[in-house]
Amino acid sequence: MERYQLFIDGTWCDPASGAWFETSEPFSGEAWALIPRGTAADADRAVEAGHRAFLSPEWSSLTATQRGALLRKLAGLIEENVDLLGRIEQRDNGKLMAEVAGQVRNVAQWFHYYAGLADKVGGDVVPINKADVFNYTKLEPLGVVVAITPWNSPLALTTWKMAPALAAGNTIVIKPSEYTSASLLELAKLAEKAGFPKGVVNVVTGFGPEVGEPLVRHPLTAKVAFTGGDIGGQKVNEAAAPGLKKVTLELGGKSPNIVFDDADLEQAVKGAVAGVFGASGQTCMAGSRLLLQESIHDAFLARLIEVVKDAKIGDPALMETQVGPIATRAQFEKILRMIDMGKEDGATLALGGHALSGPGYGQGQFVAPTIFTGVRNDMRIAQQEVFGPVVCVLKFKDEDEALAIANDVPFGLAAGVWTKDLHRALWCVDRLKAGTVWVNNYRSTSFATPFGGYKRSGLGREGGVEAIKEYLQTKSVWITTKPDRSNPFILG
Ligand SMILES: NC(=O)C1=CN([C@@H]2O[C@H](COP(=O)(O)OP(=O)(O)OC[C@H]3O[C@@H](n4cnc5c(N)ncnc54)[C@H](O)[C@@H]3O)[C@@H](O)[C@H]2O)C=CC1
Ligand SMILES: CN(C=O)/C=C(\CC(=O)O)C(=O)O
Repeated sequence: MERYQLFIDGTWCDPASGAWFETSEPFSGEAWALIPRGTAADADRAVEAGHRAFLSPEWSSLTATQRGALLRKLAGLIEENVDLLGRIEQRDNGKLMAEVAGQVRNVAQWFHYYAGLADKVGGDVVPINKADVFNYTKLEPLGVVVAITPWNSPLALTTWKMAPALAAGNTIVIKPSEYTSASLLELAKLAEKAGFPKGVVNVVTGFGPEVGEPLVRHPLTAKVAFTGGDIGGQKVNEAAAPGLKKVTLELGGKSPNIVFDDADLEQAVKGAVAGVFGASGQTCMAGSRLLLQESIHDAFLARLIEVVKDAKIGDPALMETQVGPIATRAQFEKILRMIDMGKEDGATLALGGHALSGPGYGQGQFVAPTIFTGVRNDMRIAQQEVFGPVVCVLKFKDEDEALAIANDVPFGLAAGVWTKDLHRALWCVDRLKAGTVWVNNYRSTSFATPFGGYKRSGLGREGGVEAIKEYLQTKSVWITTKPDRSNPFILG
């Protein structure tokens, strides 16, 4: 079985604990690699290495253009290794091969984008309201960034942090999910090959409380970028607070996907499927509340059930599979518990609602695509994130009621609106309390535009120019252009 090592200060090393844990395939249940069980001692070494590298001339004296060139080299290496990275990631988290391959190619695009942005984001000359002074601002990196990432899209969600952090001139310590560490250790091999100076990129694996929290608390950690559940995010935020560390949090959602009666219904059905059954619903932006206008409710639901009941469910490595397994045993059990909760609260099961096992289902870590109807928005199944292939269908009369239901959750990550009426679409866009709104599409993301949450869905943004600024701080510089002869005891 493959036995991985930690990557700290440009060196592959064993964890201080001398312990490893198994990582296994969600589909078959087979353990396939050993992951180092990092501890606080490893966290200390990694952050200290990141700090030394941040101050070292090998990194700090590179121009932004030279940093961009390194990122571009890494992007090229990722492109050459799409198959390897995709196979490893797919094996570890059980996502569909059909989706992972595209996602890894996209990871390379993110590095290309931030490589280009490295030398294009800068300060300003300020038209200052004082005589005989030249004032300008410059943007400077923060220091060591700790990236704590989840299991649903490990390479992508780490890249969303790593690419802007490095482009801005920071160094990074990556703590991948304990369930899906292998692809990030493979990515570190490519960063090493690309020629990043030692200590600029570090990967420390292990469990949240054992190594994640010490990384967050370390006094030399300048910023924490986290994607995961809202509970984990809150803990990370609390651990970062005493050190007044900057924090970016990309957390969960309970996103509404709103279908009006004038929508292209066939497209909207596809959007509803993509929203909550793509990736088996294991995505922060899942359209897990499907809001249907009452006049189309029954017909839409019938068509949705028709499409979903024929989904090809099974081995995620096969290109024709449409719904794969649940990535972790804990998540599988959580989804089944939440389905029971929906039933207890009085929602009606229109499809699914159970686990799938037997031939074609590997170790049986599958949840049948599940549709709840008759859902009230105050039910737990409509308020809490499931992170699985479970959709709640809610009925509404008009725009006002749709918007009231849509916004009545603690989250605000994303929303979908399906209508041919431009006014109606824009009316909704302006009123939805969400960081992303898709009109007549769902689950699109890009390196070029910001992504992040309102309310309990997070802090800060990933993607676009906005994201690189999350990894920079502003310095205001004052230069006298004429010697000052006035009274020095009085503020000028
Ligand atoms: N927004 C998103 O993309 C994701 C949301 N989730 C949601 O979160 C729920 C729980 O899933 P988990 O796998 O337990 O996610 P989690 O939020 O606990 O894990 C995410 C990362 O945080 C780390 N972590 C956990 N506790 C930590 C702590 N105290 N200090 C530092 N790092 C810590 C984990 O090791 C992992 O690397 C899911 O049921 C789902 O609802 C899960 C994965 C991704
Ligand atoms: C943003 N995200 C959070 O879980 C999910 C993603 C990443 C992506 O768009 O690449 C996903 O659904 O795969």
